[in-house]
Amino acid sequence: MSDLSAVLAAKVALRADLLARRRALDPAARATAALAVAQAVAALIQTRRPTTVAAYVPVGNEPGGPDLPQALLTACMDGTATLLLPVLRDDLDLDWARWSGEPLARASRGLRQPTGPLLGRHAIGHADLIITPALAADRVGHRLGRGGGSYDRALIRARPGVPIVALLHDGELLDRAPAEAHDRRVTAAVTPATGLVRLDGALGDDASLALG
Ligand SMILES: Nc1nc2c(c(=O)[nH]1)N(C=O)[C@@H](CNc1ccc(C(=O)N[C@@H](CCC(=O)O)C(=O)O)cc1)CN2
Ligand SMILES: Nc1ncnc2c1ncn2[C@@H]1O[C@H](COP(=O)(O)OP(=O)(O)OP(=O)(O)O)[C@@H](O)[C@H]1O
Repeated sequence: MSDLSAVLAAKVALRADLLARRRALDPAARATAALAVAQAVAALIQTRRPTTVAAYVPVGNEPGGPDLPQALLTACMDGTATLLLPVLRDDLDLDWARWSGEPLARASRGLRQPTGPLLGRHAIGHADLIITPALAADRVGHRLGRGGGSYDRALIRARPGVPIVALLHDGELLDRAPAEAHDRRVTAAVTPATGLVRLDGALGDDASLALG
C-alpha cells in the first residue's frame, strides 16, 4: 500500500471508530459535555473580544450541542461581535451568512443553516476567531473532519494568525492523527474535561497556528 493510501485508510478507519464512539455516548453525559464546551467557547469570546466569530451549528452528537449557536450569539452580543455560520455549497465548499438568532433552516446531511444573505466563501477571512467541527484533533493541530474537505478549503481563506479552535468530546484529542498535505491545522481544541487546550506542536512552523 502506498503512503497516501495508508493515510486515507487510516482516516476512514479512525472516522468510523470515532463516529461509533459518539453514537454510544450516554444522552445525559452528552448534554453535560455540550454545556461545558459551549461555556468554554463563550468564555473565550468574552476574553478575546473578537469582532467576527465564524462558528458552526452542531448536529447529531457533535460537541457543543444544538444550543451552541445561541450561547455564542449571547457571548458575541456582550461585545457586539458578528457571528457567522456556514452554508454548505453543492461543491462541499463553505459559504457564510451572518446569524442574529433567526430560525435556522434544515438542510442536507442533517445540517441546520442560517437563511440570511450569503456573504461569499471569503467571508471567513473577516473572522478573528474560528470555531470548527472535528471528529478528532492531535497535539500538533491536525484535524480529522467528516471527509468532505470543506474546512480544508475554507481555512485557506482564514486570516493568518487567527485562532482556529476545534470542538471535541473527551477522548478525541489524540497524540497523533493521520494527516495529508492539504489538511489545514487548528491552533487549539476544547474538550469538556480540559476546556481550551493550545495545540502548539508546530509553533514557529506557521504563524497561522498561533492561538495569540
Ligand atoms: N455541524 C457541522 N456543520 C458542518 C460540518 C460538520 O462536520 N458539522 N462540515 C464539515 O465539513 C460541513 C458539512 N459537512 C458534513 C458532512 C457530513 C455530515 C454527516 O455525515 N451528517 C450525518 C448526520 C449528522 C449526524 O447525525 O451526525 C449524515 O448525513 O448521516 C454532515 C456535514 C459544513 N458544516
Ligand atoms: N483545498 C482543497 N481544494 C479542493 N479539494 C480539497 C482541498 N482540500 C481537501 N480537498 C479534498 O477534500 C477531500 C476530503 O479531505 P479530508 O479527508 O481532509 O476531509 P476532512 O477535513 O476530514 O473533512 P471536513 O473539512 O469536511 O470536515 C479530499 O478528497 C481532498 O482532496
